[in-house]
Order: sequence, then structure tokens, then C-alpha cells
Amino acid sequence: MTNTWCELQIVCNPVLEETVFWQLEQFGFRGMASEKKGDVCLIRAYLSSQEVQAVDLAALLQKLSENATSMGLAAPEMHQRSLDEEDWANSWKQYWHPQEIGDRFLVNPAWLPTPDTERIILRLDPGVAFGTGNHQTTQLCLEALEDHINSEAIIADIGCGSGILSIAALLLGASKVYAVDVDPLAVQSTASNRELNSISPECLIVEQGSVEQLVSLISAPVDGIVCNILAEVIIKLIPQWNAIAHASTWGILSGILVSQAQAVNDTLNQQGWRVTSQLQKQDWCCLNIRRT
Ligand SMILES: C[S@@+](CC[C@H](N)C(=O)[O-])C[C@H]1O[C@@H](n2cnc3c(N)ncnc32)[C@H](O)[C@@H]1O
Repeated sequence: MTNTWCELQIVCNPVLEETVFWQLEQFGFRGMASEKKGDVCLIRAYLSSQEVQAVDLAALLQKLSENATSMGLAAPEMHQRSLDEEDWANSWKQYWHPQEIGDRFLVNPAWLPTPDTERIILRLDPGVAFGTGNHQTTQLCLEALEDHINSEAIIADIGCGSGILSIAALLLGASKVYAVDVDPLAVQSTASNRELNSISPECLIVEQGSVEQLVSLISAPVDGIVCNILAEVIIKLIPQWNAIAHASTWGILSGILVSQAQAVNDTLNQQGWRVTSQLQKQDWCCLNIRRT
């Protein structure tokens, strides 16, 4: 018997993109992709037809509508359709193309030939994990990493998703990255992308978990922290970072809406960190931080 999949399509204001991704993840959806269609954003997400039966789609739509209304935006529209196994495996891949990011990177889907370029090629098959480089928050982090990495740097990547930021840091010259993610599928994805980029498991150590996992993994404080999760999660994690940092550890934080930057900044200051600069793409920002 062949598996069938449910493709959920959410049409929303682009400002809502990351929060929609987040909610879809909370309801168990995977393999998400987004595409701009004029003024709106079309997000596709997938779940097996069997699993989708256990999902309360009305509750999901309700949550998405509440988020939109609280930001003064129109409620998203939701549609669903069935796909067979082969369609599912290929459906989101057609929306993802090689992409130049910042001054140095070219993110290349693993199933496409390697292009001739002077850029650093980061090969990626994110599978069901977040992090194709398509999203502004990932791009902001990659651009910030270009300015931060020096050889020998030891980095922690909190919420590694596909492993895109960990791999980028190593390709830029970092000596070691400790990557963690609460989602076991992200851990698998980071490990397979590590192999795809010929990086050794000693240089990129990936485990399921969050900051508490890092505390037990690292043998010395890290030089840099990259963390691209939502602002509300980052605010909760900041107080734990002093356990993995030394006196001049830097950080790159994204997943933060411009309107949420002040709240993150306040928590950072309370915990002995300061924002050294802020990058912005549309409604998203990336904070470069340093321990004071
Ligand atoms: C927006 S994705 C970022 C992926 C990738 N780092 C990038 O920049 O594209 C956020 C990731 O954080 C993970 N995550 C969410 N809460 C977390 C937590 N408390 N600790 C560690 N990882 C978390 C999610 O599973 C998800 O893979």
C-alpha cells in the first residue's frame, strides 16, 4: 500500500511567515516551504494522511487567526490536498533553487549539480527540518557569521534545524561547532548535511536537546553562539547562556521580529550581554551581541 500525504497550504501576510511555521511545527507538520505570491506568502506543509487524522485542523486555523488578529492582520486562509509518496517527496523541492547569500555563500540543493562559482558552496538537503536559507532570519545569520568567524572559533548552534548555520561556520573556518535541537528530525538532518559537506563528526557534534545539553557536551566555554529561534524562546534561553560563555563570547540571534527586539535586548542587558549591532530584512532582525 502506498503512503499518501496531506499538503496543507496557508496563505498569509508575509509578516506571519515565521509564526505560521512555528504553529505548523507545534501541530506536527514537516517539510515546510514558503513562496511569495505578490503581497502574500504561500506556505506549504506536509503530514502523512494517517497522522493528519489526529490533528485538529480547526484548532490550528483558530491559533493562526488569533496570532494574525493580535498583530492587526487579516486571518490566514487554509487549504488542504492529498499527495502520493512520490509527489510529496518532490513537491517542496521544486520551490527551492540555488541561492547566493551574503558576500560569500551559495546554498545549493543537494540534488542539483554543483555550480562553478568562487563562492563557498554549502550543500543542503534539509529533509523535513527548517533551514534552506530561504528565510530572511537564516540569511541574516549567515551574513552576520561572515563577519564573525575566525579560525579556531568554537561555536554553539542552538536550534540547528538543517545544520545550515553550523556548516556555514565551519566552512568559514571555525574549528568546532556544538549543535543542538529539540527536534530529533533536525538532529538527523544536521548529521546528514554534515556528511554531504564532508565535515567530520569531531568538528560538528550534534545532539538532541537545548542549552542544558550543551552544558554537558562542551569541555570549555564557546567563543560564539548562534541562535535562530523565535523571540519568546530566545528570551527564555538567554539566562542559561552564561553557563556556556566566557567573558567575551559573541552571539548572533535571529527569529526576532523588529517589534520584539527591545524585549530581547532588555533580557540580554539583565543577563550581562549587550547588542553591538542590529541587521534587518523586512520585518525580521538579527542581533549581534557580546558579553559585557
Ligand atoms: C527557525 S529554525 C532555525 C534553523 C536553522 N538554525 C536556521 O537558521 O535556518 C528553529 C529551530 O529551533 C528548534 N528549537 C525550538 N525551540 C528550541 C529550544 N528551546 N532549544 C533548541 N532548539 C529549539 C526548532 O526545532 C527548529 O529546528
